[in-house]
Amino acid sequence: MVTVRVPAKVNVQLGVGGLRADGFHDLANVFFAVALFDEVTATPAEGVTLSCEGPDAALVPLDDTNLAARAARLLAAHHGLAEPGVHLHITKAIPVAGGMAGGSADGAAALLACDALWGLGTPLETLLELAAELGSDVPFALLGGVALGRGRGEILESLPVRGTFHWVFAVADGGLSTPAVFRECDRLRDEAGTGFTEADVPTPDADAALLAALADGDPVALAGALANDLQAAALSLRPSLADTLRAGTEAGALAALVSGSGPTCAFLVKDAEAAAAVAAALRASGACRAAHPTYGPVPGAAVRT
Ligand SMILES: C[C@](O)(CO)[C@H](O)COP(=O)(O)OP(=O)(O)OC[C@H]1O[C@@H](n2ccc(N)nc2=O)[C@H](O)[C@@H]1O
Ligand SMILES: Nc1ncnc2c1ncn2[C@@H]1O[C@H](COP(=O)(O)OP(=O)(O)OP(=O)(O)O)[C@@H](O)[C@H]1O
Repeated sequence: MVTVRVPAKVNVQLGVGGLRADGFHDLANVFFAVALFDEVTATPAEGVTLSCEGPDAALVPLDDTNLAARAARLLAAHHGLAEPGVHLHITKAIPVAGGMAGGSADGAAALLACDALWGLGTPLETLLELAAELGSDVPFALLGGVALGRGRGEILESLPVRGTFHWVFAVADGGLSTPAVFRECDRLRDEAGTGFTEADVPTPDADAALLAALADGDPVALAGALANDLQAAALSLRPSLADTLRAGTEAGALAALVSGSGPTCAFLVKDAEAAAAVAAALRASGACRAAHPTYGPVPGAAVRT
């Protein structure tokens, strides 16, 4: 039996370029791994089977579309294993369809767990390539820490970061579909007359002030540099998120932004005490389903010993 623990992410910068011919967008995507973890436990079995526990378990598909099952089959195929055998049990704490890469995390965790269970010893470089086949957010879940993702987010470069930053995540009722949020971003840009294809939208770049704030461990500077080009689209599809963002700011957060494609909202705070206070205020406001104080960066997917 092998258990892998894997973190959620927030995007501290999500610069979105134009729509590419392949349906993806070029990104300047600064991923930041936070201490909100799923666990994937792999045990020997016949075929690939799944189970899931946690508050959102009913929302997780237990068929071949699950990213953990897809990861197991992809790894097996890569090694020419004709009949992969594994049961994957997911202990889910990352919100489902919440913009925190929960499914991607499980895909990354399953790659590592199956690799260990089957004794394959696949090099990290190969696991990262397989992860990119599963989805744009999956490679980062293997890496963790803070990293700049280029291309569709899969070409990663780890970034220097000092110390620990404190966060609160406000979980919404109901998820948002990532492709729908990207489509809404394109629609809003088109409506604004700025265009939305690669020909119209410049390729985004990482913000120097943001990178410096991370390297300096300066939460106030990071608060001033947080940016998410998908936020307007998430708010357009879910206008009530404006109330959630406001509730956290009024409670004393340094900054508020939508996490990735949403609808989870992320609040950067100055320390652990502020995180507890902002989380309590968010719960009391009724502007979210749950509020989790946490911190980061934390390492990527790893086998629990
Ligand atoms: C919003 C983010 O979470 C930020 O980290 C990611 O960009 C989304 O990554 P993901 O969920 O792993 O997405 P994928 O499974 O690779 O792609 C799902 C869909 O999202 C859209 N998509 C995704 C990534 C990207 N760079 N451009 C896109 O337009 C596409 O419609 C794609 O078909
Ligand atoms: N292991 C999994 N856990 C959760 N959802 C999964 C999983 N595998 C597949 N899915 C499907 O993927 C959809 C998106 O779920 P996920 O939790 O990954 O969204 P997300 O966190 O918004 O993604 P991202 O931040 O990477 O865009 C779910 O609605 C579900 O149908």
